[in-house]
Amino acid sequence: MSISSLFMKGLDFPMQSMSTLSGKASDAGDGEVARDAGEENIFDFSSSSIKSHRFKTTGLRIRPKLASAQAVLSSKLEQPLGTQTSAHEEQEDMKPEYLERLTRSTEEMTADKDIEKQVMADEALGKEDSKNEWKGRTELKEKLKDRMRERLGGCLDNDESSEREMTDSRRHRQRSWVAKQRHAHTSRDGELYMDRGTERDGEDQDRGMKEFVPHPVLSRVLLHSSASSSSSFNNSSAESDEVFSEGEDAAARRKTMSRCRSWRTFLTMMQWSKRTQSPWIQLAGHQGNVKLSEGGEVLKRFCEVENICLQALMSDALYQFVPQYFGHISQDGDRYIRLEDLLSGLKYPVIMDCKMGVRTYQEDEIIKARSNVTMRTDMYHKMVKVDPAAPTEEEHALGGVTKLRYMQWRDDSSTTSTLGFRVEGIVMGNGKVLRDFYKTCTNAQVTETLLSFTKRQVPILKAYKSRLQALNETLKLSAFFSKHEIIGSSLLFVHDSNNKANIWMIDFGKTIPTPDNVHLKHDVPWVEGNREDGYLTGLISLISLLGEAIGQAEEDKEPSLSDFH
Ligand SMILES: O=P(O)(O)O[C@H]1[C@H](O)[C@@H](OP(=O)(O)O)[C@H](OP(=O)(O)O)[C@@H](OP(=O)(O)O)[C@H]1O
Ligand SMILES: Nc1ncnc2c1ncn2[C@@H]1O[C@H](COP(=O)(O)OP(=O)(O)O)[C@@H](O)[C@H]1O
Repeated sequence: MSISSLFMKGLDFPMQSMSTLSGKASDAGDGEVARDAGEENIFDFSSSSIKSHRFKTTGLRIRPKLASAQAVLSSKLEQPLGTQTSAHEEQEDMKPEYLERLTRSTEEMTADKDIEKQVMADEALGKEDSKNEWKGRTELKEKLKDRMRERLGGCLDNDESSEREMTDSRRHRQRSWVAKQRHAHTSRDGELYMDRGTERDGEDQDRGMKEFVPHPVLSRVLLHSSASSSSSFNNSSAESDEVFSEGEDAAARRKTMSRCRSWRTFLTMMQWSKRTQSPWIQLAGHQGNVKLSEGGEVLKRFCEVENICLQALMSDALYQFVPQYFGHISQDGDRYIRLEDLLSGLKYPVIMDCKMGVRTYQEDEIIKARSNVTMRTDMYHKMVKVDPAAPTEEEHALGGVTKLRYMQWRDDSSTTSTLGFRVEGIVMGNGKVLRDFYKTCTNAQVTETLLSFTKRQVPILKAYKSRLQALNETLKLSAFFSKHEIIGSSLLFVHDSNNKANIWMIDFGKTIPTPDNVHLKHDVPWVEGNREDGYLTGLISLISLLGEAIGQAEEDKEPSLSDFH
């Protein structure tokens, strides 16, 4: 699959500069929002944290992300599936076992209470069986909580109060959701609206929200975000500050927020409403492949191969490196894979897509090319645009190249064949899209790209390096990695103006299981037939070049003689 779209979140970008990464460069203006990252290292992607499968201090899932991700997760946990989509959307199966477990968790909580009572009664009678059942359930609950903590990047870590808050909030949300359902109705266009009567149900709770209710998107968001109501306002300031506009005065913000039933509801509403109403442009690649849903999920055009991979990844050691997969959906006659939005909660995100591996085509492509020589004029033109001398005389005469020829040329003329990865595109914090990396071929050029992408911010460079080292460790434990040939997959680097950074594995459309007799090493040269993908080759190169970039950025920071004059 091509790196077709990189879309930005509406909340954080000027509308005109929202863009997708992949495709022709946009005409974004200047005036990039550049901020120096603080020196403190807020990231911890060390292998020890990976081994424990927890990211206690990662800066990755910043708190607004918690609100958003929690709401998304909660809506999966507690709302009947059919209500998560508009009427014309058809919810399809969500096969992974863990998702089923998550949806069961609310019932389990109620059941837990009953068992708890039973245990107490039985204890008096000295019965052991129900004690054991209770213990088993408690362990299961702990496991589920751990999983949620991990998915939320440690946002819940070491925070008993937020755990309690979440449990209380779940109960509250469930009650509140049931109440709201009685009053929600669906309009002809499939949008959910709230009856004014609903407000009477929980007058105090909803008073602050009335002004937002009439908006169709917001009312839908509100319905979802009853999911996130109970937390205390005190915890919120750090988070809220991140989503309000810079110029807005703090007292006014708090006043606005205190009018709301809860800061989290408000936060979610703001994020989702702004994002869902914002346009995003897919510049090239597979047009229409990726889009944002109204609920804040990423919808990617359905691909069976990718769907199977994502399902498998959800129960693999690598799951913490891939977006959460929510199953798939049919919408307006098209099928989409539902994914967590990796940009959610990031402020002025800066994004880089690196396509991994020493080749970007499957071996099948070679076989196809032998039997069916289809000339692609579009690929010929793309080739000529970059290098008019690249096509052979014959190709010039035909005005076309085969897909294999084009893909091989792309791999050989970039760093794919040599370093095992290539930079496909970058979106800077102001929405400016950079895609012209065709001539980025040497180590020095890639290092320079990493430096400008991060604006030479050492903490960000270090966070990226640490995350990749953690990925490297995790790949060794991954059953998925040992059994798959990973072609055309990308690492999505994201950081923002709040010093948050992370890297995710995306795009598994050309990732296929290896035959039983093939055991890939992922770091040896590819020759036709050995199926090697060079994924680790690329990862090691990236780690090493990030190290080089860190060295250079630190050198730049060392005081020179002129600083003392
Ligand atoms: O990136 P540019 O140079 O534009 O070339 C693209 C990428 O190689 C795509 O691979 P990927 O998806 O791995 O990025 C490939 O898609 P597929 O190989 O997935 O089909 C496209 O083939 P076509 O979709 O046939 O045009 C090809 O045009
Ligand atoms: N879960 C996600 N969250 C945020 N952005 C995403 C997500 N998945 C994909 N994207 C964006 O969409 C672009 C294309 O995604 P990808 O999966 O590579 O699609 P394709 O198969 O069309 O190349 C990526 O470069 C990335 O910017």
